[in-house]
Amino acid sequence: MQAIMASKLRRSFGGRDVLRGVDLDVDYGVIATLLGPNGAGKTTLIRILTTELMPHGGDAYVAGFDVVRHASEVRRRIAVIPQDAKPISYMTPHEFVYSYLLLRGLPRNDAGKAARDSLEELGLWELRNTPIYQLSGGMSRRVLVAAVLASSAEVIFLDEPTVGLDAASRRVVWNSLRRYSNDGATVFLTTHYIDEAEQISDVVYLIDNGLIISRGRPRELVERLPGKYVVEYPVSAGIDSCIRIGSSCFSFVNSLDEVGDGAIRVSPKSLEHYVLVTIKSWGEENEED
Ligand SMILES: Nc1ncnc2c1ncn2[C@@H]1O[C@H](COP(=O)(O)OP(=O)(O)OP(=O)(O)O)[C@@H](O)[C@H]1O
Repeated sequence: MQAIMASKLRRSFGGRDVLRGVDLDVDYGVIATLLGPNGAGKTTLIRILTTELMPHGGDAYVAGFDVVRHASEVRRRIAVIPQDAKPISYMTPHEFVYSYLLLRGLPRNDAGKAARDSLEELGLWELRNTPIYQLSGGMSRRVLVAAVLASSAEVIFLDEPTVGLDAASRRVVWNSLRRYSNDGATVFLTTHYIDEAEQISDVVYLIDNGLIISRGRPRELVERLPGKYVVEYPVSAGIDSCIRIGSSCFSFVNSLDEVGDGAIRVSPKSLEHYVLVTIKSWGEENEED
């Protein structure tokens, strides 16, 4: 049995197709990342898989249960951090995590121990009795992660869990997610940080315009690019300057440092290059958003 399975999943809003037949199969014990440009359908897919939104077609199973016909069975087995979620600000981290676990049905003793372990793991134990409104944005985001990781849910969904976190905090969260998946659970997350996806994912799903367009281990995806290296040309001026990767022209090269007179920079291929080549519109404004 797989942790997440979707077949030909469809959803539209106001007659516009947002998910156009998504196929997905995610194993247990992995960190799976959904990458895609703004408006690609990531949040819509997560909302369907977490039983918050009805699909208009296709099937989806989470932890072996149909998200439509057996939604309450699914809910018992998952934990979710929705996009833009915030913990309740007048609570303390300990109150928030502990009460979240009680509401999930854990006995008091188990909830107390799990809350403590998770707050310690996320580096929040010292701050456990500080009201959340006194914490920084990054700290309160970590409180949410502590809550879902304390849940022992079979599958956890995190919609952009590391937004606004500094580099050290991101690593704390990555380590915790890795520990959680090593224990056999599945972590399914979205992120706009391609370096994050490359570093922590066992498997990456690329979604564009409502369809999964590729899937694989980050290294496997990168290996699909022709050649071994990406050559980056430093350009001195001109808003129209760009580098070519395959047949695509990327103007972000303007932000590169000069390497030197006539010098070129040669770097190993990265997931970012793969994504840029595969999704040509990545980084452009999405008018419909
Ligand atoms: N409730 C809604 N009503 C109408 N349109 C919606 C609704 N929810 C999402 N959409 C539209 O569906 C498309 C996909 O949105 P979604 O939030 O799933 O994208 P996303 O990939 O998560 O984007 P982002 O990276 O910006 O978070 C967008 O064009 C959005 O405007």
